[in-house]
Amino acid sequence: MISMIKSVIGEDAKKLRLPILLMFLDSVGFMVFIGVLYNVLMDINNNSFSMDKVKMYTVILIIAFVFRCIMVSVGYKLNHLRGSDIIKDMRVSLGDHIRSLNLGYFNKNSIGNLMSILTSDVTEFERILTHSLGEIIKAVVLIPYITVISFFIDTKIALAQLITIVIGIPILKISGNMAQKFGLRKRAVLSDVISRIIEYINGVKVFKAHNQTGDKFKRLESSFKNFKKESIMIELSVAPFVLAFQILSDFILPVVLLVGTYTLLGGSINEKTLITFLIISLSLTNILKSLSLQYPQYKTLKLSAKKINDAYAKKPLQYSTDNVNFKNFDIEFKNVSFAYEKDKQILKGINFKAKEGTTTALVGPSGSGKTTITSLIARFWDNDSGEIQIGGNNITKVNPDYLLKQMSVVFQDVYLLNDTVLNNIKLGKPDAKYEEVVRAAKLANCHDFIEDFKDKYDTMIGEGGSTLSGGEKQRISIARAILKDSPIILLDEATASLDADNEIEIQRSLQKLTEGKTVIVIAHKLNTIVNADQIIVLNNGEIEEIGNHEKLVKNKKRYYNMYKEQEKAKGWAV
Ligand SMILES: Nc1ncnc2c1ncn2[C@@H]1O[C@H](COP(=O)(O)OP(=O)(O)OP(=O)(O)O)[C@@H](O)[C@H]1O
Repeated sequence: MISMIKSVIGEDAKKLRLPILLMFLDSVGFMVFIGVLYNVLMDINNNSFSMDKVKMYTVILIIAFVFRCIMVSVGYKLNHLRGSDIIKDMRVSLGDHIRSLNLGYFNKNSIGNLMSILTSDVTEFERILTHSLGEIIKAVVLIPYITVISFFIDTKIALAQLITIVIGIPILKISGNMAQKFGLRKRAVLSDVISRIIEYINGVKVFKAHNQTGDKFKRLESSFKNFKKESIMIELSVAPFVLAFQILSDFILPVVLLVGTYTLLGGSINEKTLITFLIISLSLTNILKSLSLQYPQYKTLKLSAKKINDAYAKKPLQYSTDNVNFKNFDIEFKNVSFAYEKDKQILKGINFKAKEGTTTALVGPSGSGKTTITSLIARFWDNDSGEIQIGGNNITKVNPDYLLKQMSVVFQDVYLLNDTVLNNIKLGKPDAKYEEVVRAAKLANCHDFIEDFKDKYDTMIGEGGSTLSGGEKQRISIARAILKDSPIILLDEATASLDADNEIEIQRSLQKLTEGKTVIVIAHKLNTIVNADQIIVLNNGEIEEIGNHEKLVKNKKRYYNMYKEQEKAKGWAV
């Protein structure tokens, strides 16, 4: 158990040494009680129980009592404090570790699974560390001790006692196996419940629009029902074995009484020894009963430990040097290929160079790989072959934090935090002064609408930006990027769902953002990129055409056709 705890919390396990030692010493104090009791009975038996001995035992018992009080209160308090501290650090380090993984990990693990690791599994661990550890240590120390003492007093009765315990071991093991088996199922269902809740909350607008709140709620409800079923199943499957073990533990006393009486009648022990055994049996029964409750929990802890360890085992983004300063911000793709999943190639041998300070537009049909190209530049994913360079440096060799500092990513789906407007913009530069934020907001054309809010820059934005319009959210995210002022801008142009006024405002904001920067823009409306220095036409993960607007129009291939279609749709002539 200690090695399992160590495998999860590592060096922090050392912090538990002192509380474990104190709890062990408390068990020693408990043994003193039994020892004194035994001696008193022996003295009575030998007619040597004198007033002096009463005094001596009383002093020993008082000392043992005070000692135990100190050990228990300090040990349990330290165990709670240090356990909670370790778990707090573990939550932070696990969160940091997960943050440092590439997006492939998130692709393979549902949000529900990640949430259940960070909440339920870690909490399970916390509960064992802060509540059960002491009980388990007591059982592990006291059961062998009491058994050995029993053998010293009388072999026959001790053997009867031991046999009863040994019969219980398989029952205890089954309770642990059941807890593990159904615990696994319950965890899978819990991940599903969390996923469904997130899906329902995030999608409630869409479900309402399609009149599916009822149907979708049924899906959520059915996962709640499953969870309830699994929770009952785990109780029903574990509880009978725990109960059986507890009943068997209660049998120790009658067994000892029976064997003890026969032994007494045989004359090999006296009444006092029998009474001593009865007291020992009562203590043993209590310890075994407590163990029967802790053991299944310990077994389910193993599942939590495995999930936490699996998450830790995933390697964070690798890099080889912290000493890189990009000399320029040219972005170059050299024969880059990439697949999200094996055997489904998404990018195939991509070659292009985006010179510093220029704008490169990515166009092409849906699914052609435009977003994937920008994701590879930000190392949200790593390319499988070829090389992506910035300023002549392979980006996989560069510290990902440094890399991300050099770029602002403006997505179509803007996510705003449930925080003030000010703090949402400051996300681009956490130490920015108020004036800098206002300046960025003015450049992004959002100052005016922010000033119209009751609390201006201190206005709280609902989670995900739910209290703002699509255009307002876009402009706040552009203000963020302007404030960050990074030399590279990765832009997923989000003009599709905006009205004409908003679109003009956003185009103006984007112009301010992109001036003088190396820009990679995913363009949906071709009239916005006619002035781009370079346009890359992608199809099915390959570059089909590359050049500026005039060149591609002259080519009369895919770009020309796309452009003509879009112009026709607007009623303009090429
Ligand atoms: N996380 C992912 N896991 C697996 N496949 C993915 C993932 N993201 C994208 N894909 C697949 O990769 C291909 C390219 O997707 P990508 O988003 O790069 O296309 P796109 O050109 O940006 O499309 P759109 O214009 O519709 O946004 C698609 O077939 C898509 O289904």
